[in-house]
Amino acid sequence: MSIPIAIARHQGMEALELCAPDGARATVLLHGGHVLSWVPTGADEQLYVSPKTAMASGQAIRGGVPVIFPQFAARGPLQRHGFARTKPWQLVMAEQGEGDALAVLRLSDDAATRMFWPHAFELELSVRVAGRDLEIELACENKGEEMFSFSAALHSYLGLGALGDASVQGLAGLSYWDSVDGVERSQRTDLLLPGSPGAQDLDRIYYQVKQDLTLQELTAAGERRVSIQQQGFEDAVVWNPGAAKCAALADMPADGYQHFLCIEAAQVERPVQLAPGESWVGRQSLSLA
Ligand SMILES: O=P(O)(O)OC[C@H]1O[C@@H](O)[C@H](O)[C@@H](O)[C@@H]1O
Repeated sequence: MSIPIAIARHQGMEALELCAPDGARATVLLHGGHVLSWVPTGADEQLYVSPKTAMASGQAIRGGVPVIFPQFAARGPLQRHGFARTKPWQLVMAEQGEGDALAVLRLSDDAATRMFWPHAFELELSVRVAGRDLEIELACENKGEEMFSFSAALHSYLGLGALGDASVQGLAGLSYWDSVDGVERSQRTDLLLPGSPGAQDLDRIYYQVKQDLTLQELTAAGERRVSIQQQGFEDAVVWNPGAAKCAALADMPADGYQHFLCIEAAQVERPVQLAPGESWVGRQSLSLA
């Protein structure tokens, strides 16, 4: 039997507090279709949210999982990372099932989106939490009469005790665009150490990511491993602003960069082309070992 979940309030915003029967929890805001919190069964919070983030309509939230659509970063004429993360989404359904909790949200074009991006679209975001897993799925349908293309990402901010204790596994052999110095490179080592001594900001778009990635962190309690799988999305973005760029972010404390690494499922290098009536689906699945 499933139990409906009603819209609640979280830090003044409309939110869905998903809670699976096994205790796994996630908070999803209608603002931006934004996953703000993920607490697996028997574990602590896994996502970072900046204590200085804006929490207001029309503004981007620094942390959690922003939905990036239809433009990635400044790669186009729209506002950075597109408009989906700052729009109010509609609730389609939310319920606690027998073994999970699920929410489905929708965002469609309106007069404001058509002013900047003249296309009829429907986005659907599904967030499912159960046990040690969080699955986020983004679907886009072309509801208009002309072809359009878009980029998208699930911009997950994975929380960390200290950046220097973290590493990412699974990137060996991949080509990437280094957005810091604007060069294409290839990853030789399997282990990426984002906080190694002397490390600056890290901002990379890895292409054609088919393998699973693992975020590993050495903690006082031992080792934490979060596996990151993606489907539909071809690229993965790894981002940390480092000390200098973090200091320039008004919505982050000076040491904020120490406490997260973004590992984003993304479609950047080859934007999705959708003919009228066609759909695309991308998914990021996070699993705490
Ligand atoms: O500050 P924003 O718009 O949320 O973007 C944060 C970062 O998002 C990442 O996805 C980009 O690769 C970075 O270049 C960018 O700085």
